[in-house]
Amino acid sequence: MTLPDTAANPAGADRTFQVDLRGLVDLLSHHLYSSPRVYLRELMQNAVDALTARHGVEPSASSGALGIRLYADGSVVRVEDDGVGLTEADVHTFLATIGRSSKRAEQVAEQRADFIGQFGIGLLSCFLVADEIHVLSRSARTPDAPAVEWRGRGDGSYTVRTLPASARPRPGTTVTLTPRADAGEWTRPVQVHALARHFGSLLRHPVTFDDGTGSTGGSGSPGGPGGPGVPVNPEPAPWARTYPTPGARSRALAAYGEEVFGFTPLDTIELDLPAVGLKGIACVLPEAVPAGRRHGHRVHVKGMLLSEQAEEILPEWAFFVRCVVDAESLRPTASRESLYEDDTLAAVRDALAERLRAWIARAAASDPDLLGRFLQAHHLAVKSLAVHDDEILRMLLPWLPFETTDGHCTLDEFARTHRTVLVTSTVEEFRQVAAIASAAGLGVVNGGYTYDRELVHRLPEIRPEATVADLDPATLTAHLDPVDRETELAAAAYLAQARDALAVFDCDVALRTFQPASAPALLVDSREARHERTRSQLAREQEGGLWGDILGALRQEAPRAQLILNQLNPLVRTAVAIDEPELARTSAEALYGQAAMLSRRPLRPAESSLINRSFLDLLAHALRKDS
Ligand SMILES: Nc1ncnc2c1ncn2[C@@H]1O[C@H](COP(=O)(O)OP(=O)(O)OP(=O)(O)O)[C@@H](O)[C@H]1O
Repeated sequence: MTLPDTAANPAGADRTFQVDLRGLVDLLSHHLYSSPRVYLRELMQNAVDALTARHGVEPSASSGALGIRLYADGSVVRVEDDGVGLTEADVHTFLATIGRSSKRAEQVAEQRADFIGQFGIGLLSCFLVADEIHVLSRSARTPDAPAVEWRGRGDGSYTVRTLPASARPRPGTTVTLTPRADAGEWTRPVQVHALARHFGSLLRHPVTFDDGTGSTGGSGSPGGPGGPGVPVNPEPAPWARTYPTPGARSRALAAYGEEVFGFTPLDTIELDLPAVGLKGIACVLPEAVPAGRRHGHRVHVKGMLLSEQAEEILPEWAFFVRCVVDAESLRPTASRESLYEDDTLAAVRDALAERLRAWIARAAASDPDLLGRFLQAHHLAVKSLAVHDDEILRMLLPWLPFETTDGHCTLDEFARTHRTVLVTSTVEEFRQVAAIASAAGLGVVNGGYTYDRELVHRLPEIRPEATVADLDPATLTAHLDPVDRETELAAAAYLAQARDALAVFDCDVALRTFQPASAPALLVDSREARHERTRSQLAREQEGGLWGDILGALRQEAPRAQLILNQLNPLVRTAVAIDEPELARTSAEALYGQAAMLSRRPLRPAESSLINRSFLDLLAHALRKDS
């Protein structure tokens, strides 16, 4: 904006920025605050800060003697405090100057961390619900100063006048708003009462609410810290109360967690971290949450609720808890709904992480029942944590459940019965080999799920006597019993025909004995080997072309699949004795097809048509024989 050159504004003279207050309020309401309801939080926060400042002036005043009184009768909303108050000069300097805050002033530098506010804009949020802010104040710092009245309007204008001391006999400040018609939703008495409880239930000064009807009156004495009205924060925070027994304490904390979050915590962890000035609880979620989903935590600063969705106070891996905390020294951002990423926040995060680790360690060491329930709900979260956190790995790896050839069991149990723990790299490989490997006495863990293979391979770090190896087709085949020489010789012709029939699938054929005898054949194959074969096949098909050259250059020695026929199976014993070449081929194809289907991997088109063809051929053969 350029002002015309006048006598009062000669060309080149310094000018002062003009502020369009309506534009500023619009900016705050749409971009800073989540809802107009925050006006009450800002007023209560100013009252709390004023009480803190008054304690600085009168350290001997007991915090129970000074309080905050809220009043809402449908036509006005009033917030009155017994705080430090303002002189006329303060009003000009702080109330009427946007962006200036008494809480940043030099004289209170050492006290700065005691205040919640610091930006000098919070009061503007009142314009979200009212066109005028009326402040009546009397300073505790300058007791003989008169009372001062300030009226600030949304158009940017304001008036100040002093009033006789009798207009406000005691130090403190009263802010009165006359809500706009469109702001009824946030200023109705029931709503103001609900918001006061929401934001102020953990405040340490007495706060009361009065709706002017007398129905909320009764508990406080007029003129006392509470005044007429109902207490908003009748009791201290649950962790600040005393209980007859430790059991009663933990039940009360769990009940509070349930009331706040709406679920029954699997366990409630008390947080008392004096080094970072934080108290509260962490509620362990009773059910699994998707890995990586972060939950918002409720953060109070000096008792005032600032955020219900703060994510940043805990490290990412701690997504199995939700916390309510009251911190002394965390610094809210201007919107109050998130926290400054500073050293204090980092220290809080570290201290909370340490506390959660200690809880896990205690459960692992001395409460197997709790640990069992925790891992049942959160083993995936813990696995993701253990991958990156050596200490958690050391504490929890032995207790984590895995799918194994002995069923679902902990790695520790499994390693006790299997000195060598074999691990597959895919679920599909595990499905292929589980039954046969277990019958052959091999211990195999399904390493196909996220983190599992990596974690199993780290078992020797904490159980040095255990050996872990990847299970590949060759290892399995080596563990299956060979057949005697005579049987091998008798089956040689059939095996040769079978190899020939299955050469298109790059599949070798072998004869072994293994349990269960009901399984005629086992197809051992790995995904990498299959990809390698597909690449080789494409290279062959594209021979000479650009793609053929590229794929050919990438080609490695393609590992072959292996069809292992089971000599213990009656069907296989009959098949290897077939002397009719066509039927021998068809039976080998059918055995391959059946083993491929049992492996539960997706079939290639050539395999599907092979299964189809071999079935029809066998059917035709059977029918011919019968006719
Ligand atoms: N209830 C009160 N008692 C005494 N002084 C007050 C009161 N409310 C506001 N003030 C004065 O007005 C100033 C501006 O208040 P405002 O709420 O706009 O900002 P702030 O609280 O300083 O910072 P923030 O923007 O972070 O809230 C305060 O710094 C304080 O000096």
